Amino acid sequence: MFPSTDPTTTSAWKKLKNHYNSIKSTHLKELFAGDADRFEKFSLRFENILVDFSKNRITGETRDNLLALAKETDLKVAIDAMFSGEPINKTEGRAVLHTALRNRSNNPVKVDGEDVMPAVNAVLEKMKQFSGAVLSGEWKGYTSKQITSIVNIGIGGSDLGPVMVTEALKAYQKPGIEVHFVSNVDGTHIAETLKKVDPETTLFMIASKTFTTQETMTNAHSARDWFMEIAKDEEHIKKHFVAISTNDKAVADFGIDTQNMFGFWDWVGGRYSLWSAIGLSIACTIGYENFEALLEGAHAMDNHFKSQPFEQNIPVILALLGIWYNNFFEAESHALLPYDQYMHRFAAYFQQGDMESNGKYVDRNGKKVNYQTGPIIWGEPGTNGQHAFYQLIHQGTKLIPCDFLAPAISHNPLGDHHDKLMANFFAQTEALMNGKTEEEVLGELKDQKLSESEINELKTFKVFEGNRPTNSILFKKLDPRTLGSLIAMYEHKIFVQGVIWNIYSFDQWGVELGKQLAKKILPELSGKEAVSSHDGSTNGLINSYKSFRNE
Ligand SMILES: O=P(O)(O)OC[C@H]1O[C@](O)(CO)[C@@H](O)[C@@H]1O
Repeated sequence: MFPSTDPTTTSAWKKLKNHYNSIKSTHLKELFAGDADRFEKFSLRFENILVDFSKNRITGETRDNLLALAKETDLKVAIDAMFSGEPINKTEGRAVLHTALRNRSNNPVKVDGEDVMPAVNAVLEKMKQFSGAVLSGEWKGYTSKQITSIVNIGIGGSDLGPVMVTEALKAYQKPGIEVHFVSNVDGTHIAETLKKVDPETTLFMIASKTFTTQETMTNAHSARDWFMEIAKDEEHIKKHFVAISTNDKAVADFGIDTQNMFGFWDWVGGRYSLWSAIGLSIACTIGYENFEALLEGAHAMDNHFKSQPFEQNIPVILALLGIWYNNFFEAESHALLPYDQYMHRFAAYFQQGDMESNGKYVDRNGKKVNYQTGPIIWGEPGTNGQHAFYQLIHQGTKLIPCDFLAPAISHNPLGDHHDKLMANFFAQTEALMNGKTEEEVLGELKDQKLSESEINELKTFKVFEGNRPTNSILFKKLDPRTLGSLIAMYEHKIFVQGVIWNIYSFDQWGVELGKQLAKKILPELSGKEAVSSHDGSTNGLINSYKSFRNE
């Protein structure tokens, strides 16, 4: 286990505090004006990915202090502990080895003295065979028809990863197959999905690490009832239902043949599980070879993260920049802004990845922290976001560091769409940095035949301070390998931040209370009698719900 250090007690933290005071009023424009090589100094390349972090409110001194913080908080020890299978998820007593799932070099990775790679490879082989059979038509439904629809039923990590990746890699989708995702316990989600599919040609994937999650089990039972109403014979279930889980017993109890179960392990966190059998819907949609390329891209990023010195290490640098804004500039959120429509679920995916990991106020010593931890993650694809919330990023009172992500080559090179999209990307990051000065505003207003008083009235509203920090992450093309690398890059960024904030990033106790209470409330919703076991508001709401429903 790696040491536990309160980051605020390090000498780097103290230096950063002083340094912040000396730099907080410096404008990014000045930093660029003072250094012709700033772009070269503050950008990194990894394969076909360029990470330009020069539009951040940093100097060489900032970087040095942040790197010192990483050293003082024993980041290297923590990285080695994770990759080597130490039980770093202490509150659940588990190792954290999503990196083993994509360990394409196949070096042994041991958990409790046992190499996990043979089991990982066996599941991958099973996924390869199965996805091949589904896509070739060899796997047939109960009326001997080929599978044309996949319905993945899962939630959180058993949904968001496959949704995000199948959307991001839609350009690689195989012909003749479509994929649907059902996550919400709201009956509308499954009902609307079932309207689109045919029981004879649909394969349900019940994806749940625990196989006990209320939403998933409820949807799975509804799907099975719907299927049985038409198929009649329970024997047919095995051709239309597969399970992805760590819980064989619950899978068998549900009625799924454990031959049709794809396993994974407790050392795979839900929000880090798309690389495991949870990715079966991905493999069955874009083909196993593309799923493997996704794993390879992630593995390449793992190697980069493990081996590069911190000053050249992309996840480390991104994490340190996040800490700089979160803990010194008091930024509360971080926006992920992909300029690629295929990546429209990217921010949603990392809302779970980041916020479920680092949304913790208790440190690794069990003490309440006296500094900020995980930021609020949000975002929408460009250019839609520009016409919705960028106003606040440009001229609001909050500092919102943003990551802009975009491919240089579009999968849909239609006319000049992509250049227009990218012109907006470059324009936004430039505008956020430079803003617009009063002189520039006056220059514009001068041509508009306005009186002097009108000009004076308008000008202040039109000035943009700028000095808004951005990272630009430009890559050649959104292919499976690149996407794998980008996801792993953010996963490791989250890990680094968790280590420095001295919190446990791999548990999620905060989501349990709501689940427990919902279980307690559920039986109270049946019957007509008034409920009085809660606080006044909750009683009032439950009783109003019951009377609306029973009117
Ligand atoms: O895969 P399961 O066990 O159904 O869990 C689904 C999700 O529920 C959570 O435990 C809590 O939201 C997530 O961490 C997880 O991804």
